[in-house]
Amino acid sequence: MSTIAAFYGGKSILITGATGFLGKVLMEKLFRTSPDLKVIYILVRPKAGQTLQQRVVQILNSKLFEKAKEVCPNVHEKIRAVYADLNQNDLAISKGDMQELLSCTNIVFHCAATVRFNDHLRHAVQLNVTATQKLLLMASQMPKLEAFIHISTAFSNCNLKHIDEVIYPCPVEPKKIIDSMEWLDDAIIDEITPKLIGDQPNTYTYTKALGEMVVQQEGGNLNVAIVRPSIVGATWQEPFPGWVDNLNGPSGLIIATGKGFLRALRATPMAVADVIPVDIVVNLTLAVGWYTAVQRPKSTLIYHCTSGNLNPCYWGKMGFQVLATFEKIPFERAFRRPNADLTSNTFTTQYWNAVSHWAPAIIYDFYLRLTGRKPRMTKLMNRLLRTVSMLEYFINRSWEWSTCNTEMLMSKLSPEDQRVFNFDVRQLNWLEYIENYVLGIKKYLLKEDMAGIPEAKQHLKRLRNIHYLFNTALFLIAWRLLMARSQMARNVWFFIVSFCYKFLSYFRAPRTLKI
Ligand SMILES: CCCCCCCCCCCCCCCCCCCCCCCCCC(=O)SCCNC(=O)CCNC(=O)[C@H](O)C(C)(C)COP(=O)(O)OP(=O)(O)OC[C@H]1O[C@@H](n2cnc3c(N)ncnc32)[C@H](O)[C@@H]1OP(=O)(O)O
Ligand SMILES: NC(=O)C1=CN([C@@H]2O[C@H](COP(=O)(O)OP(=O)(O)OC[C@H]3O[C@@H](n4cnc5c(N)ncnc54)[C@H](OP(=O)(O)O)[C@@H]3O)[C@@H](O)[C@H]2O)C=CC1
Repeated sequence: MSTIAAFYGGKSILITGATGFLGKVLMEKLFRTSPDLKVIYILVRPKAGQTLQQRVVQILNSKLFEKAKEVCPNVHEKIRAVYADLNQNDLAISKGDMQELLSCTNIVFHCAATVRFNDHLRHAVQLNVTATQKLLLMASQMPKLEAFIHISTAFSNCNLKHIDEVIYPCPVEPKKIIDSMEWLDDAIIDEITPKLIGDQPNTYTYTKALGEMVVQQEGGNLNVAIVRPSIVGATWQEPFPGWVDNLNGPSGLIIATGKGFLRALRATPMAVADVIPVDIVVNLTLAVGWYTAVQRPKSTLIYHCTSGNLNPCYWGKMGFQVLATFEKIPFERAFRRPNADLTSNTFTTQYWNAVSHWAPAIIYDFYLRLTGRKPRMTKLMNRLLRTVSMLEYFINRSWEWSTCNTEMLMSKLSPEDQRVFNFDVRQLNWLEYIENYVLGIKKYLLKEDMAGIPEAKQHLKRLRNIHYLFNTALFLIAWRLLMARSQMARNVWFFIVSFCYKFLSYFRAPRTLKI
């Protein structure tokens, strides 16, 4: 029997961000490995016209939870959705709910965050810093609390090249930032944002760093630990390979490439692609929860959940494998054949943007106009290239994360726990993982049927023929125009023709002779 699984039995667990990518996989694993847990409280807000209950039902009815429901058929009874909005100062939790949470919770997993790189600083501070502070305050009033696990990001200090498992101080105290967000107006915040974030690339990484400082400063008397995952990708093994449900990290760009919209990327092929499967993150997080509660380390331990130092993959290799997978498993109704160039040169990127992105988009929109339809490709391309520019920072650099605490924790696990809560990234086979990732995107994100693969392959063949035809026509038109306007081009043309003629006559002569 797994010690960690047994530890969560009978426990009341509070999860924030349970409706997010990581939160769902965390809940699923808890139900599957500790079906005798008491209850999972999840802080949820209504969204997209759905009530809390509807959101929970939708999550539990998804394919992700099929295995968990076999092991724990009464999952519906074990989940308690609590209305909350972490954007509100009091988190908008009712008094009754608050009482129950405070008196019953044993473990807190704080996953909720805004992960948008370009969020307004006020909003990012509210969610990633102030809400963390409020939750720590709540946690300090929980008599039965055994551990508080905060999910941060390995990129919270991405202004450094080598990152240790420590909290690095931010130049301005989080409390000052929180206070100033309350009275500064949006225009002033916009103006001071670049100065505040300094050498951090965006408001997300900056506020995640502030959030860690808050944990250090205000979680002093609690049993706290921080998990820092790098770029979280689809599941590796559990509950099944390739599960993913949002566009974050590489997923969106893999779709854009597979659909033939994205054909070039400013990326450094030899930079480390520090992707980490979400099930590895979840396994480590649960192991950290157990260790923190049972061992009660004297200081706040930070755990890096990264792949680069133990089993590195590189963007070039990843891109190559993604493209190879599209040969076998193409996406349906592609705009162009998937083929992408990784280049680290800005000039080449601009050239490819003009030729491979803007020109086809403009031509296609022209065709849509001609056929009486609404043009949309240039707008889509605009949004895509904006997104790419936001991600470029992360695909042109490499970082080194030390993983001493994570390795120490692995050594403390029994062989059974190492199997059930496996976070040993050295066992991951990248080629297999990437193939399953692409397949997972096709099935779970794009909801495409596998039976459509032969038709998708036919479509790609048609696109290839159109591509060759188009290029040949373009070449002939350009050549014809050049011939009409330039004596030099005509001379070159006649030289080539006469050279070919002589070359052919040379071969014809011996044959004539033989006869
Ligand atoms: C040698 C041979 C080679 C061969 C070569 C072949 C190569 C080819 C193969 C290529 C594949 C392999 C390479 C992969 C590289 C991956 C890099 C990943 C780096 C990630 C680093 C993460 C590090 C930090 C980790 C963390 O710790 S945090 C977790 C990560 N956090 C995020 O990933 C949030 C991103 N997102 C946003 O930050 C916002 O989304 C925002 C984008 C600002 C827009 O923001 P905005 O303009 O305001 O507008 P939206 O409404 O949001 O979006 C507007 C529209 O763009 C859509 N869209 C949102 N997102 C994405 C997304 N990703 N990708 C695509 N589309 C997206 C959205 O659906 C909407 O489309 P629509 O619905 O309108 O049609
Ligand atoms: N994905 C990644 O690549 C990485 C993620 N991380 C960290 O992992 C954690 C989880 O990320 P991930 O699951 O990918 O992110 P998602 O965007 O998928 O999920 C975010 C979660 O936070 C919730 N949330 C956001 N705003 C509020 C609010 N105002 N009130 C209540 N809940 C709110 C969302 O709820 P709702 O469904 O209502 O929007 C959702 O459940 C984050 O802390 C992130 O920083 C770290 C490294 C990489």
